[in-house]
Amino acid sequence: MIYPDTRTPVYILSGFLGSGKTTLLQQFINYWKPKGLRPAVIMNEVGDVNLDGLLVQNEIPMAEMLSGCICCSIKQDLAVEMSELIRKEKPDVVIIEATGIANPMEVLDAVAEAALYLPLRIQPMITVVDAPHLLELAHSQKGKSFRLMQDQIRCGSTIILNKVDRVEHQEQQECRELLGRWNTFARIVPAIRCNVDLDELITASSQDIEDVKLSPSHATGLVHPSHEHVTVFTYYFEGEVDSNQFESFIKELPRDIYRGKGVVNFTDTASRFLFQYAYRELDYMKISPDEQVPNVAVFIGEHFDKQALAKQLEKLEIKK
Ligand SMILES: Nc1nc2c(ncn2[C@@H]2O[C@H](COP(=O)(O)OP(=O)(O)OP(=O)(O)O)[C@@H](O)[C@H]2O)c(=O)[nH]1
Repeated sequence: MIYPDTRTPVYILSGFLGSGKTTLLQQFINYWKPKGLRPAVIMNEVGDVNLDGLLVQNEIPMAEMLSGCICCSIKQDLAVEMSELIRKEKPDVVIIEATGIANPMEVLDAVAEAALYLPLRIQPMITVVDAPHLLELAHSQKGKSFRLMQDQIRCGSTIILNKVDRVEHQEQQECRELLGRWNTFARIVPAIRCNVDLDELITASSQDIEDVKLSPSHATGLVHPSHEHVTVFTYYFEGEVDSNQFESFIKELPRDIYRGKGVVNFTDTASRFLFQYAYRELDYMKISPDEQVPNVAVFIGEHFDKQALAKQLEKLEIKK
């Protein structure tokens, strides 16, 4: 007799800072909801505010794991968060958005540990890659970010080569070759805004993680993560900011700041905006959050000067 599989499927979204994980998460939610399925989200952020959560519909149950990375400092908390979420919300599917600096094997390890106590069906990992950023890191071939991105790529069973709108056709080919070299088993799906065929993606990744073939490079030498090279800086605005000055400030951010996001009030408009800065591209979105959200900016990068940044941000503010 075959018993129905009642375990809750768990999807892990991996990928470097700003690659498009939240964008993919939104696609998943929009895919499952009309099918009558109830997804729940575990959102992990290294900073102490969950700005990505603002992009997810309010009715989606969400556990926030802030101020640390589930691959190391708050790894132990994952099982507790997951069990709470499953007990309270009884979701049909759980989706975990790891931080952009997470070592994917350690995240997998944390989920596998949770699966010892909870009926979970761990789905093969999906890695989102920012095409232009991949090219830049691959050309420089150095730094911990390069190695981390490589590890994230090696662990993906499906790799979404995202932001192909920002590379030439020839460069997209170069990206595919690189990905194919670093991970010989993964399916590579090029995308703009993670707009992929989710039916196909889910079917292709419906085997259990036990069946997943990992790239040979995978079995060797993935060292325990250290995030010492990563700098996270959070700044709370007290006043409004001039939008032109803000844009100039963003344009001149040092290259070792990979990611910025936050909520700002501009002097020249009544609305509040969520800004997103990822690999030198700035996006804004009008927001009107239901809950209290401070005006705040979070920057993530490698060894940048927090004090210098704080001074610049202070100068931008027009205090009453
Ligand atoms: N040009 C372009 N921008 C994109 C694409 N996909 C996502 N973005 C933008 O890239 C930025 C980062 O996207 P997110 O989905 O928040 O990335 P993330 O991986 O969740 O970021 P972190 O969680 O902070 O690591 C946002 O401003 C997105 O709108 C794409 O295909 N092309």
